[in-house]
Parts: sequence; structure tokens; C-alpha cells
Amino acid sequence: MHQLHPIAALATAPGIGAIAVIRVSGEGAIALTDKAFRGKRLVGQPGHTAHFGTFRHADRGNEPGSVIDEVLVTVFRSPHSFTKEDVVEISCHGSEYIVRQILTRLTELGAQLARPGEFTQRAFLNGQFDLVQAEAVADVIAADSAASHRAALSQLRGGFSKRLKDLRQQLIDFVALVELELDFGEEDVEFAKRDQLRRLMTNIQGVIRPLIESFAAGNVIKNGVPTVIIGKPNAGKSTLLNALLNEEKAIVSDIPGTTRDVIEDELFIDGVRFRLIDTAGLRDTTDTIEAIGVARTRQQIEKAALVVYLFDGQSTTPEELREMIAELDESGKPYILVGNKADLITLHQQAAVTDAITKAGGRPDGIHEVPPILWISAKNAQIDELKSTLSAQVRTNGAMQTGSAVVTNARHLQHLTATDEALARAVAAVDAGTSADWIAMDLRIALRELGELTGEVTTDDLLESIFSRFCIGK
Ligand SMILES: Nc1nc2c(c(=O)[nH]1)N(C=O)[C@@H](CNc1ccc(C(=O)N[C@@H](CCC(=O)O)C(=O)O)cc1)CN2
Ligand SMILES: Nc1nc2c(ncn2[C@@H]2O[C@H](COP(=O)(O)OP(=O)(O)OP(=O)(O)O)[C@@H](O)[C@H]2O)c(=O)[nH]1
Repeated sequence: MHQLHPIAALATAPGIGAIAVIRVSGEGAIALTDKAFRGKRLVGQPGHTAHFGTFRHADRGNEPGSVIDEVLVTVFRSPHSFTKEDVVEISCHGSEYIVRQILTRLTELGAQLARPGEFTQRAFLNGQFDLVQAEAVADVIAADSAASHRAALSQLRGGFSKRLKDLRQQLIDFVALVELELDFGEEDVEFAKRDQLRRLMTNIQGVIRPLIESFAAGNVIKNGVPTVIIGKPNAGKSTLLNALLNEEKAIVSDIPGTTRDVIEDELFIDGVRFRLIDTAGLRDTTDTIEAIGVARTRQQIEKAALVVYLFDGQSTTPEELREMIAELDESGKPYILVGNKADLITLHQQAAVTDAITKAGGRPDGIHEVPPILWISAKNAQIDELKSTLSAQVRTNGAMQTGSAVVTNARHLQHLTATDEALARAVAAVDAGTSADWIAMDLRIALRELGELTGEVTTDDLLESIFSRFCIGK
């Protein structure tokens, strides 16, 4: 295993804690650490062993260096470590001062401070995992919901990239045969069996296309579902937001137009993250829906993946509702109609509202069903049904289900799409009986795109841009 110069960084979160872990990786990491360590001699120790001792400042003449801390040192021997290099992990007391002293001492002994992502980059370069998995390391750290954690961990553990790498290898063999045909120029030879090549290409497309389609859902899993609550002033948006978030985030008052700022917050329902966007009131000088500003409403809806339309069950007219439904239908976004202040009106009145919008020709074209109205009382926090409806809306989205691999990374999507396009062209060329050089060209593009995805083909710039986004110590 080729080892680079030793690097060191704090691996645990900066700040005060019970324990802090400093990681050293690279050529001579063990001997280097040993110079500051008093206890067992580290150099002869087998990998995956932990040793107690003291970590010390440099000796001063004959005076032994003073103790910085009592530490536990774990030794990993190349190639059996995270980076596949020699690695030492120093667990000290979680003091910022101690961490600084230890890092300083390590640099005196020849270690360099690690750049962001440098450990993971080395692990990648040494073949510990491919690029997709390396990127998943950052996603695993950032994951903060059950769904995003599941997606990231599956990616870290190989997810779709192992399968793509296999298929790419098969494709390489075919490209070699197709290119061999080129060497024979005018002669009519066919080394690459076209039906087999075609089958392999459609096979690869069969793997790639569901991944491409999973991106929308993958993005939602990673970043949350942008959910907007729209409604007229005083409909109870802030009250609902508070009830959902279970805290007094937004200011509630009975003066219309109290919500001044756009408040964004997160809500977890059944392991899915919703990014709630409070719309600072769809309000204007006058009361009517028209005056609220259709443009403004549209803007809000535009930003959302899911719309909650909240209306005051007491004061909203069927006309207003119908206009709003038309607007929402127009947007094409999934939405939920929510009647608020159910505590103030009878069940009979609630039914009358539903009747008014359905029977009175709520839908001129009569094509779609008017979605059911969900009744809540934001003030009394009677919102369980709304929560389960929100969750159900997202869950109908296939990729939210367990098991299937999802793409959450725009870079991956880009390479997958380009591969699919190149393969589609190659398949068409095979079908048209086009000459080998045309097929070979698209096959090479597909190979390069797949290779860049998994990191079998890389450039320094690409690696730099990927790993520099990691945190230091990772
Ligand atoms: N203390 C510590 N915990 C950690 C990490 C770490 O680097 N240090 N990790 C860092 O992200 C994650 C775990 N990743 C790791 C991956 C491989 C090896 C390792 O030693 N691999 C050897 C031996 C495998 C074996 O014994 O089966 C190898 O690959 O050969 C260690 C950690 C999470 N927890
Ligand atoms: N009875 C009853 N009152 C409610 C309910 N929800 C909200 N309210 C009251 O309605 C008034 C307006 O609520 P807000 O949450 O401030 O309304 P908003 O839609 O955010 O209004 P703006 O800030 O103007 O955009 C407040 O007095 C709330 O207490 C409810 O379910 N039942």
C-alpha cells in the first residue's frame, strides 16, 4: 500500500466534550506518535489494539517533556484502517486546549494538519471504497432523519455503484471487440455480437433509469419536502405552524397580518423531514382572493413540493375556495385542503362547506375529484389527521420505500443521465446497423460517464471539489 505523508486532525466535533479523538494517518504515523507517547512502545504493536499512556511535550535537554494529557491510543496497521494507511487515533480529554497542544506536538514531529476530507480522499485513493461511497460518508454525517440516514448508509455500503461497476466492466470488454472491428477497416467482420451488446446496453439502462427517476424522491429525502402553508390573513397559519412544531416559533395574534417574516422550520413526521415555509400571510390591503395577489400565491406554490391551503372554516366562502382550488389545480402541485377552526363550527356546517364546493360545480370541467377537506383546530392542536396526510402524501412517492436505491446527489444524476443518453444512441445505432465506429464512440462516452460516477475515471479538480466540501478531520 502506498502511503502519503502523515496528516493529523481532530476527528470529533470541536468544542468541549467528554473525549476528543485526534487521528493521524500516513507513512510513519505510528512511529511519529510514539515519540510523544509514554506507555507501551507503539511501534511494535499489532493493528486494532488500544494502549493507555501519557502524551507529552518535547523533552527539554535531559528533562522529560511535561504531560499534556493521559490518553488512549489506538493503532491501525496499513492496510487495515479507514484510510488503508497506518493510522493512530489518540483519545484525550475533550478540552480544546489539550487538543491544540497535541496537534501542535504532532506537527512538531512532522505531521501536517489535514485538509477537509483528506482522510476520506486517501481512503478513496487507496481503494477502500469508490467515489459514490466516499461522498456517502459526508451524507451519513449530515443525515438527520431516518429516511436520509437510510439512503446515505445504503450508498455508503455499496448501494448501486457495485452493480454499475460490474456492468461497466462487461461493457469495456465489448468496446474492445467493437474497436477491434475498426482495425479491420473495410472487411466485414463482427467480433462483438450485436444482439449480446444490445442486451447488455439495455440491461445497463434498466439499472440506470430507475436511479435517474429516484432523484426527485432522493432529493426530498435528503433536503426535506419544501412545504408551504398558504391561506388568507387570520386563517390560522401561524397557529398551525406552532402546533406542528410544538413550540411558539411564529408570533400569533388576532390582528391580521402579524406574520412579518418568512419563517422556515423543520418538522419530522415518520422519519421524513418537512421544511415548512410560513408565507408571511397571503395578504393585501383588501380581503378578496384576487387582491391577495394571484402572482404572490403562485410564487409561493412554485417554491413548494407540497402545498397546504389553510382556510378559516367560519368565514371562507365557497367562491373563494373554488378559486383557490382552480389555482392549485393549475399549479400541478400536490395540495391538501385544510379547514381550520373546526372548534367553532358544527359538523353540519363543515359538511355544508364540502357540499358547496363540490355540488355547486366546484370543477367546471368535472374531470377531477375535488380533494376532501380536512378539518382541524390549530388552536386546540387537533392536527393528527393533517400530520398523517402529510406523511402519506410523501410516502406514495415510490422511492421513499425501503430497499430501493436512491440517488440524492446531483453529480450522480448528471453522469447517469449522460450514460443513459449515450447508450440510447448506441442502441439506436445497433438497431440501424450503423458502422462500428459510431457505436464505439457512444460506448466510450458511456464508459467515461460511468467511470466518472464511481471514480474509476477521475480528475484532480473533481476530487478537489468533492472532498473540499467535507469537514476537517473526515
Ligand atoms: N474510531 C473510529 N471510529 C469510526 C471511524 C474511524 O475512522 N475511527 N470511521 C471512519 O469513518 C467509521 C468506521 N469506518 C472504518 C472503516 C474501516 C476501518 C478499518 O479498520 N478497516 C480495516 C479492518 C476491517 C476489519 O477488521 O474487518 C480494513 O479495511 O482492512 C475502520 C473504521 C466510523 N467509526
Ligand atoms: N377558535 C379558533 N381560533 C383559531 C384557530 N386557529 C387560529 N385561531 C385564531 O385565529 C387568529 C389568527 O391566527 P394566526 O395563526 O395569527 O393567523 P395567520 O393566518 O398566521 O395570520 P397572519 O399572521 O395575519 O398571516 C388568532 O387569534 C388565533 O388564535 C382555531 O383552530 N380555532
